[in-house]
Amino acid sequence: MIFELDNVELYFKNKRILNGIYLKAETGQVTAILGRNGCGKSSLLNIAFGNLKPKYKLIRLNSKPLLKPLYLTGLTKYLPQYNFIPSGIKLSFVFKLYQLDWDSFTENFEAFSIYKSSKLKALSGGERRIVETYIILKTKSDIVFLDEPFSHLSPLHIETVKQMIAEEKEHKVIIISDHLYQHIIEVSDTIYLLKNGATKKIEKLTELEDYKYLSEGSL
Ligand SMILES: Nc1ncnc2c1ncn2[C@@H]1O[C@H](COP(=O)(O)OP(=O)(O)OP(=O)(O)O)[C@@H](O)[C@H]1O
Repeated sequence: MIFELDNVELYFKNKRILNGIYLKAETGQVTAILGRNGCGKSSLLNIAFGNLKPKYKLIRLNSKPLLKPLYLTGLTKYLPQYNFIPSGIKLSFVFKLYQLDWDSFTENFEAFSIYKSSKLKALSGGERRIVETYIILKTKSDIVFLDEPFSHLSPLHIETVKQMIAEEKEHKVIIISDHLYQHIIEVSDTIYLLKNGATKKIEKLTELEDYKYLSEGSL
């Protein structure tokens, strides 16, 4: 599948946030969006998913314009920055709800075995993030949006999530944004930098320094 997001124009009140966006992502690849705080990354993911309506946008799936919000197609899953699963639900029920196997989860994240009958509110912020990221990545879909999947995770868990992303990309379009740029660089095949409301496709990593996203010598 080829997903394209084109010609986005987003304003909040009279302030222009996005303008001059083009992003192409496809099955088998991880496509990343990098950019400073407040540049509009989450807004762009929300626009792509369909739960934020900009003044203008064009989405194409396999070159055909999509006329309804992407989330209504049932093709997509979205990991927002905030917790999206209610905290009073037991983990065993959450896995049942998403039709995911608990044992496969604990094979990847052994320490979670003790939580099968616990409610989500019994987990730490990072543990909860792992559960939510796992669910979004592993549930059946064609397109996955991940907004800051690495925040709050310890280094070993970040590596496990990166491995899962590499496995899932084989049959999914994955679009990811995070401030942990080293991990993003490692896991992604294509990088777009969001700057001054527009996307710039990064051809050489040193452009991240040239465009002042990274300071000289960060790479
Ligand atoms: N609902 C809203 N109403 C008004 N302004 C908003 C709203 N949501 C976001 N903004 C503004 O739009 C800009 C882009 O926000 P957005 O959250 O998309 O940025 P971001 O790149 O994801 O930031 P961060 O990296 O800090 O998460 C910011 O200046 C923010 O203050």
